[in-house]
Amino acid sequence: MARTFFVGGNWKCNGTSDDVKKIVSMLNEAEVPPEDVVEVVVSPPYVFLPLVKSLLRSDFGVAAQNCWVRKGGAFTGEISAEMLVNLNIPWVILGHSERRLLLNESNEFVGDKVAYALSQGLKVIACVGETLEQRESGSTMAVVAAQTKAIAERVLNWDNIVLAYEPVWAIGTGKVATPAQAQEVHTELRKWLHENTGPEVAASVRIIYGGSVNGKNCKELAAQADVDGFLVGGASLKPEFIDIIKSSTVKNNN
Ligand SMILES: O=C(CO)COP(=O)(O)O
Repeated sequence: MARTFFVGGNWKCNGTSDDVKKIVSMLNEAEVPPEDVVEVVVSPPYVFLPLVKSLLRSDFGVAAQNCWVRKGGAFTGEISAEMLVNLNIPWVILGHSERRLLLNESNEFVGDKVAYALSQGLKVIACVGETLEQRESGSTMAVVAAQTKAIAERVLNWDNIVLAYEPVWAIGTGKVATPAQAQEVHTELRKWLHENTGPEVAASVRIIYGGSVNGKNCKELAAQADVDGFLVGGASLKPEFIDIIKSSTVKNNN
């Protein structure tokens, strides 16, 4: 089953409205492969979502970086899935390691968020990934399987989920996983999905890689059979994001 390459730009907690306008102009002017070759989604901070939505080319999608676990209400400082739907924001990133680790979001809490966001009609970029200590102690697969299991236990339909493998040791460190390291975990994750959610889900879910992806290392990573795209942090704020989007054409040469 064809899995359309997916490139997400996670802008994290960066930028001013002027910066946002500059990045959006850069994206709007870029020539990129068509939508059947690559799906592009950018994720600005909440406060800039309406601005980006109003300015961004229509063939690129927009994602929030988080949302509340259940229906909105008396939850000061939170943004609900319903609000994102109300603003026509189709995507949300959930379970990013910066939230798991800095804000103590547990596997179960992330699983609940994914299930609730999907139930409201959002599409979800769900993040999993191990720390350096976990990798060095040989528990990478156990960690990402437990994170994925907490989602699988709460979700029956995976059509609107993109799974992002983001090893924590590679995020913002300049220390990218080698293509072989990425491919190894992606294969294992697909195998896990095959065993636990069935062959159709395993064949169709896009598993994307995140962690120090840049304009130079993207092609070799994109060439890996089970790497279906990227979730890009730092480089998504720069012109090289366009090169990363273009690395999708590596798949079309197969
Ligand atoms: O966390 C990431 C994307 O969600 C990756 O960040 P960097 O690309 O800056 O390493």
